[in-house]
Amino acid sequence: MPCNVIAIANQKGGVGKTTTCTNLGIGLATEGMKVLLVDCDPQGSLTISLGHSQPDQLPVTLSSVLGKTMYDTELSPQEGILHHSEGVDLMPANIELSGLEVSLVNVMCREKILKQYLDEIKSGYDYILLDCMPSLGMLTVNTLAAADSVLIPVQAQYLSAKGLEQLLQTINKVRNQINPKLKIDGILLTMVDNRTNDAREISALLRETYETKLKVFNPDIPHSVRAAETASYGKSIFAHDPKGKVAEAYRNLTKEVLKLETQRQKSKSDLLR
Ligand SMILES: Nc1ncnc2c1ncn2[C@@H]1O[C@H](COP(=O)(O)OP(=O)(O)OP(=O)(O)O)[C@@H](O)[C@H]1O
Ligand SMILES: [Mg+2]
Repeated sequence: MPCNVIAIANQKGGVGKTTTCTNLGIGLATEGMKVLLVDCDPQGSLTISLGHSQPDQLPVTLSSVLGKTMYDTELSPQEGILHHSEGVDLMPANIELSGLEVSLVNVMCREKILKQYLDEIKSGYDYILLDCMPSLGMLTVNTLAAADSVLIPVQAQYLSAKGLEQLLQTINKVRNQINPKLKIDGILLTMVDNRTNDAREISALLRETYETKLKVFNPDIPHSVRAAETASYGKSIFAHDPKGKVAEAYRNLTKEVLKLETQRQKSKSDLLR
């Protein structure tokens, strides 16, 4: 199977990107996939939520390997990659990544530095998930340029729809100018509190609005304090609350994502027939 690179993106903050990256990544690893999670956010939330509470003290992070890629310095393939006990690899990040984003501005092929780096290491993986930062700046453009597809977590709120339009426009621009094969896997509604009428209405409305043009994953990810706790334990929801509804939802999302790949392989082989 070729490596699938999925960017988990939404420029709106706090919508569940990092939580989805952790749990989908560990879900895929549990299904036997070789998975690398890449922290593409200078906040280092993914790094912290996988148990490295002080990312600033890590000797090698995404900014160091991208820096080497930018200046054509020799890089050993596994440099800086950490391993998590639940079966995924992690390329960590810390605040130094924001300095690197600034220096990207003056570099040739600045939108493709992350892609160049991933091309060096992707043969060892079935899935690489990119945890994006909440902005549409140069680092996020790099993730979209490097990705095969984008998965968009959206918190079920009235205000979400407008930001989503902006993100879709950016994806289109990247498609037209840098990465014509970039696909959208779909929208994932997160933190849905089905106990309130409001949330149920909003989630139905978002589904109606977007289902005509995009896949909206089924089921939604429910709201649960157990999910919010996982980051501070450095574990996935499968380890923290395996029987809960959020674990169940992320298990289903994992199956949906695996199904997407099977469908793509099938339509490719149908085309070749
Ligand atoms: N299903 C859920 N139920 C309750 N809380 C959740 C759920 N998913 C995530 N959270 C919490 O919501 C907050 C935001 O989630 P997360 O960090 O995954 O979002 P993000 O989009 O990565 O944020 P940022 O834009 O800052 O990177 C976190 O405190 C997280 O623990
Ligand atoms: Mg995050």
